[in-house]
Amino acid sequence: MTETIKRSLRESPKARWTAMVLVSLSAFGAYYFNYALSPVKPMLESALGWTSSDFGTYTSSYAWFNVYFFMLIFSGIILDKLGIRLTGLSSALLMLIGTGINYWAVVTDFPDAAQVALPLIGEIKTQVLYSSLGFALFGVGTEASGITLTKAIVRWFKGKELALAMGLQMSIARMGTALALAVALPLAINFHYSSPILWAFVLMFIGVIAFVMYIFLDLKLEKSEKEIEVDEEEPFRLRDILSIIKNRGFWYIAILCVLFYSAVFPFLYYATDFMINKYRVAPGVAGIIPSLLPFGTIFLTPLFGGIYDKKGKGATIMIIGALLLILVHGVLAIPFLDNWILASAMVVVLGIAFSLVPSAMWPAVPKIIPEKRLGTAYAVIFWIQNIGLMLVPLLLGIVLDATNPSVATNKALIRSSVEQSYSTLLAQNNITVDADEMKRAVETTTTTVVDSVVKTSFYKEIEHSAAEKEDVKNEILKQVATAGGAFETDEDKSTSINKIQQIITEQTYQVIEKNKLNIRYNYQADILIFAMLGVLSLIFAFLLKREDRKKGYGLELPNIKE
Ligand SMILES: NCCCC[C@H](NC(=O)[C@@H](N)CCCCN)C(=O)O
Repeated sequence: MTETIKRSLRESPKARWTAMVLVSLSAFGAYYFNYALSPVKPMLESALGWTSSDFGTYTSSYAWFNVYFFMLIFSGIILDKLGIRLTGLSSALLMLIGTGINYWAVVTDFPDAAQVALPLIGEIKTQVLYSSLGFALFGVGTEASGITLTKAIVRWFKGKELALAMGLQMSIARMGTALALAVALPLAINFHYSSPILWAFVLMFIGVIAFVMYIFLDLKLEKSEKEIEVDEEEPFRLRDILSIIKNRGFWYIAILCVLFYSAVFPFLYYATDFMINKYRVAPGVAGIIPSLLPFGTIFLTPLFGGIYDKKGKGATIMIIGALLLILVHGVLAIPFLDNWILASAMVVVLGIAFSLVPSAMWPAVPKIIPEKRLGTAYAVIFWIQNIGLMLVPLLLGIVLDATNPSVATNKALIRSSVEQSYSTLLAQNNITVDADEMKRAVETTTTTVVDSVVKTSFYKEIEHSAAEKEDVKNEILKQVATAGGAFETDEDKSTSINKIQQIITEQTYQVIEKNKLNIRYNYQADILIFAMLGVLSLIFAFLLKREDRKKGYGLELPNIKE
């Protein structure tokens, strides 16, 4: 037998890097969709009447099935039993189905008051529920795919450029996040708020095709190893979970993971809205600032991964990352520091932290847990991480509504004033529009009014009683009716509607400004939650380093064996 036949395909750099790129493409689409609706939060509020708690419910639903139905644990078991190929393909398809349900829910017209009662959650808008169910299904697919891809990377890169490969895999995925944050709101403003989801389909479909190509490569790898002695994978056993959870080092990594990631991923869900509300960044470009975070990690995660591969110091890298996390959220929480350049700089530093910790944390797991239990180990870590990804966004939404009690109701007031104003002016001028045109006009006008008040007005907000709010609404209706009286209809219907839109926008803006209506979110309490998560992350990073010193896992040693 010649030397080339005996060599495993993983010895070929070209083959293993191709495998890395192929498996990462499905993560690209998933990470795009994960954040596709986040920058659209202000539009979901003005156009669909969602509150921050609704948005919190939606974003937290990503982890519902993973946490409550232990889907991640099942995925780990399925992965260990069925292997990378079948699990990876099924999870990619599941993501696609979840996205489809989400899209349908967002474009479907549910009556304004349609609600359902859910255990633990309480009353929830029907639309929010269906979107959330789609997102929850997508979450099952994404997480199952996450552990599958991780295992695939370990399979190809163990004893080689493992951290670099994992870093690059995360980079490709996070390009998806960067893309979503940067383009979703401009897409939604220029087309429709559901357009970012449509794009997700295309990207995920490409991911499915790439994964099918990976399957062929994986089959070739298997064939190349037929005659070589390789470590046999053991079947999944329940006692694997027991042996994993008895390991203290494993717990430190898992807790660090949930704390650290809860201070970053949920931040990204709210970051565009935060930039708009605190730093008065124009909505069309506000997503560019948070997109700097994943964008920075695209280069830095593989860089730090490469350093870890060659120089080691994994536990120390995690400590530095946690320290940066505290710095960033600490600065963002200071109320009078409201310059967007400072905010952008902090997001870049957060990107550095978000490159340091994952580049060292994920490759550290195989040093603590034997390879045959890795599928299960990553599944348990992801499950614990998902508890954070479920609770923290929900908590943030609830806290945001609780600390800004009048913002959502004031936005609803604007929406209903705009709607009534349209009815009046259209009737006054004998213009008829269908339900869809009306809905679209109300959504656009409400969004324009809210966005321009948040961006351009500098008044000190006043809290109004319910009766005072009713007066504000009546004032808007009166002003619009007066201004609309002098308006001359045009032959062209759409020109007339544009004129009506202009009148309603101007008059509503003036009344809101005059009455100092509060429609700007103060994110102070939410950002302090992130800072606290940073402090706890630091404590667990230190505990991990101490455990490594005691047990000699080698977290501070390089990955590449000379
Ligand atoms: N080799 C491990 C890669 C993990 C990458 C990690 N992803 C996760 O932690 C997922 N469980 C959560 C994905 C949620 C996407 N918003 C990462 O750093 O992305």
